[in-house]
Amino acid sequence: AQPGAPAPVAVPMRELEWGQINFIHTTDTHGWHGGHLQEAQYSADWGDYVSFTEHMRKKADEKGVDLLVVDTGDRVEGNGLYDGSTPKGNYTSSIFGQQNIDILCTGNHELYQEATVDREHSITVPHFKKSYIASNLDYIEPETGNQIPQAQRYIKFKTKNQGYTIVALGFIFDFDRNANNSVVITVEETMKQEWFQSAIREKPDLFVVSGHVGLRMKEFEQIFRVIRDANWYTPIAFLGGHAHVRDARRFDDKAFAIASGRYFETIGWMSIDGIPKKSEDSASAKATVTFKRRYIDNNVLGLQHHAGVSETDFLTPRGRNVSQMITDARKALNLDHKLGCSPRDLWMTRAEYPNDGSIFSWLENEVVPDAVVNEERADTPRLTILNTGAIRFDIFKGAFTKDSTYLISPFTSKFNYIPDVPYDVAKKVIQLLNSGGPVFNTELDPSIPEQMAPSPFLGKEPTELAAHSHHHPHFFDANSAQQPLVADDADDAVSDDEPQLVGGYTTTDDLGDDGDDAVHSPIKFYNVPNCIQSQAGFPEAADPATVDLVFIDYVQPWIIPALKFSGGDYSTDNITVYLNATLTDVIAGWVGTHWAKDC
Ligand SMILES: O=c1ccn([C@@H]2O[C@H](COP(=O)(O)O)[C@@H](O)[C@H]2O)c(=O)[nH]1
Repeated sequence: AQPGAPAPVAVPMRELEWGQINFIHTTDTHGWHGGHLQEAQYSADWGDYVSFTEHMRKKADEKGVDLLVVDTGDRVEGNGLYDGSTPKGNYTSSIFGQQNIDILCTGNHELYQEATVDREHSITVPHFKKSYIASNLDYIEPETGNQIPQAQRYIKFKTKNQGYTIVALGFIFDFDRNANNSVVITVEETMKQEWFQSAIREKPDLFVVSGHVGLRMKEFEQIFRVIRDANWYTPIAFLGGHAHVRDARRFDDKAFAIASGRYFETIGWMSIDGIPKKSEDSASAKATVTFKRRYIDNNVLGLQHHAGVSETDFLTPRGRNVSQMITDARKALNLDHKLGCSPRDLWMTRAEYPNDGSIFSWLENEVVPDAVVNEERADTPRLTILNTGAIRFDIFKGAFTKDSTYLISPFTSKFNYIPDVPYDVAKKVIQLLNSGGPVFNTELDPSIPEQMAPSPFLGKEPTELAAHSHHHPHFFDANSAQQPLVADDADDAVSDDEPQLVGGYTTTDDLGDDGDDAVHSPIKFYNVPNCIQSQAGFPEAADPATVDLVFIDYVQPWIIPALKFSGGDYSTDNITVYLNATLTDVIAGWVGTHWAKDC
């Protein structure tokens, strides 16, 4: 753990169940490789994780079983350790690269920016030459314009201790907001390609499908069906991500999937037993394959427990060195530099919106009206729209640091506007963006972040939008199967004869409700809309005739169609820059001016 991180407390634990092939899985770490410095339960850093996997590999060798370490993408964007450097990722690439990873693939956040795609291609892919898989992702070489696979399409290997043959694939969901130097081939198209058809006929003992794909998204279902059609009895292990949830899905009795949360809060564990060897067993149809899973809270106490080593033996030289690399990077980036002190906790989904405790109410009422201002248009009434997905994390009462600004909102989007829009037209845009109602009232899959926001155009999509209908502002689902961990509420106390529980993930998945390693008390969650809107500079006497319609540029694809629906005929020619600052800059500036410096 990093210096200053709070010490975890011992909680009731569920053990890991080992099988013949075991997986340790991370996903959607979003640069949190230094761990959570304000949450004890997630305070282990990437160095601790390196130590942990070294112990676990040794344990696997002692047991004569196999262990594979997997990462399924979105390693970038969302933490000062990644976003605070120039270029972004200057430190995290080498920190991440210290882990010995057997299988890894790309997430959508590795693809939003050209520079990120380039760095992935020139640093991470060659570093993990044997284990990086890009089944449906190409790279456009800047020098030649040639379209080449971002990495190998699949790998085939034998496991170290038992010699099982594995064919592993690495997908990204059908993402289409990727930078121009990358090409995402849809999963459906990919599966028609010759190499894929050969790969699924390799007759391995186990298929491993890694993917930056939510377990309930269509892509894993498609892949499962095609592999299963060609291999009736071969076990298939899916390791997914993207949805930021702990989840396990059963496809059939020989095919299971695990997703391991977000932000390096969770280390996923999946084990498979009863895998028949093709070379030895012709009756594989009869084999009973069992899958187990566990969601490990990422703190040193829990990792020591599962590794079965004492506190003094836990840190390996390599792990200790990685923790030091992180400490040095955090120092060089000045991430602990305090900008101000938050007077209270501000929650994304733990508080109702609108409400005093909601980060969105704070932005809407305090930050945006004050800080998203074009000085030349300051006297013109304005409506400013933000997607709630632009906010990534809560703010805790106390020190708000340089690091916090990136945890809250790391993106490079700036603010655009359309001047002098009739108020009667402009005011309807937010209603349209939020008109879908609760996610469960839609036909969209609630586990897909891009689809969590129901279409604002419900059933009446303009044709140009229909093709991009999953590009809606991020919507956080309050009824999600599992919930981010935060400190326990006083009124959650359990009876005297039961151990005191800490508030946190209480996951229910296809295997039941016993997946979390730490037994937690549950936490309540609330829905938030797709977008929020701030009003500023309005006259007191009456509504203005026209307003500036300001919006964060990430939501631009929906603005013109929404205006059309509202009776305004605009095109992208009417859009210009309003403020050349990111939301990160805006929040940092506001905090520096408005919050006390001592806490
Ligand atoms: O520039 C950006 C990029 C993304 N977002 C929001 O993030 C989600 C996707 O993040 P995941 O971690 O992959 O879920 C996207 O739906 C947007 O809500 C953004 O606001 N700006």
